[in-house]
Amino acid sequence: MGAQLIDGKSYAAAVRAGVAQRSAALHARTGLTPGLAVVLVGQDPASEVYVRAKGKQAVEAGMRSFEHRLPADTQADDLLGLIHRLNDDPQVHGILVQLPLPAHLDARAVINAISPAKDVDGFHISNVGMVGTGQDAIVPCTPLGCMMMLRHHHADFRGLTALVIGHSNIVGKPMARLLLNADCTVMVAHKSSTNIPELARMADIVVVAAGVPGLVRAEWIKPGATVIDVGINRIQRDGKPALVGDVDFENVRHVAGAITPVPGGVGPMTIACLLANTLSAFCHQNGLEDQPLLLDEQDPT
Ligand SMILES: NC(=O)C1=CN([C@@H]2O[C@H](COP(=O)(O)OP(=O)(O)OC[C@H]3O[C@@H](n4cnc5c(N)ncnc54)[C@H](OP(=O)(O)O)[C@@H]3O)[C@@H](O)[C@H]2O)C=CC1
Ligand SMILES: Nc1nc(=O)c2c([nH]1)NC[C@@H]1CN(c3ccc(C(=O)N[C@@H](CCC(=O)O)C(=O)O)cc3)C=[N+]21
Ligand SMILES: [Mg+2]
Repeated sequence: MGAQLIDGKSYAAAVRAGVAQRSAALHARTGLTPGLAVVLVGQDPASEVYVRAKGKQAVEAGMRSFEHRLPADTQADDLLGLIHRLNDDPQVHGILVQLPLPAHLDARAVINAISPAKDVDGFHISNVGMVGTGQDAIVPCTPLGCMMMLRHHHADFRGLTALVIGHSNIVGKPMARLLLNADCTVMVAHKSSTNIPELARMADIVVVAAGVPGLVRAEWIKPGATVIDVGINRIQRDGKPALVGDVDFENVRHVAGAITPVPGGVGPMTIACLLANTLSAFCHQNGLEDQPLLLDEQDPT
């Protein structure tokens, strides 16, 4: 018996369609257009791919896309100056600074310079603190996309146990927070954890965001568990470049109850949630009613 495939690609298409529909309706009513600004410092090829995808999908969802490409040696004052201009620009409702930033820039200071209302990544301390205390705020896109997919398979998280592998500020920590806010019993593992296989075997839900190909093995997985693979790794397989996650997919799929593929799982949902966050920020900034986009209402199946 094989795991059910969690088709992030089609869920994401459904979320984007919902965003496009609401964005068009709000434009017809108000004449206003949601705008997303993406800031890329330096020329990381992978970041280029994401930034292009974000811009293209924003436009397809009826939004304006503003791309700011800055040289790798950009000074902090110039970057902060741009952030302040974007904060003050009424055409811009969402600001995303692509991470990682070059080492000479203080990513924390840059993120906290973004107006919390426009912080569509949900990385500003104000949004982090609010989500951490269970208040409504902008939720980071990747964990939000994971939660949307998980909710599809688990009506109620109470009584379930989850293991989150990785505790970065952009994925692991907010993921653990959201699961905890939903009354899931949450374990968080990282490089210093010595008993991950044992913890994993207790988990009904495993979310992995470590950046280690093949880390999660079939023997770790409780039969029927839901496995969410956030990892994005570019490797050589049989002499050819391949994109793989952190899960040994071919073996884990025979044990898990449901599993996300890479590509076509968490990645597309991350960008769809970015657009949903931008629409929501636009609504808040213009006194328009914001409706949460739920996968249950956007079921592509
Ligand atoms: N699909 C998507 O939309 C997104 C995908 N990603 C991908 O997700 C992965 C993680 O990203 P990100 O959180 O930014 O990465 P970071 O490198 O910031 O964090 C990785 C985390 O995993 C932990 N870790 C690393 N190796 C191991 C290991 N062998 N066992 C257990 N824990 C380990 C680290 O522990 P420690 O802190 O102790 O070092 C750290 O907490 C990457 O592959 C990235 O490309 C990221 C963002 C979005
Ligand atoms: N400020 C900031 N916010 C981010 O959200 C952010 C970031 N910085 N830095 C980098 C990571 C990574 N990330 C991904 C988004 C989409 C895919 C995605 O769509 N992946 C496709 C494959 C794309 C491909 O072929 O490369 C998939 O998994 O199917 C992957 C990874 C967002 N991140
Ligand atoms: Mg994100």
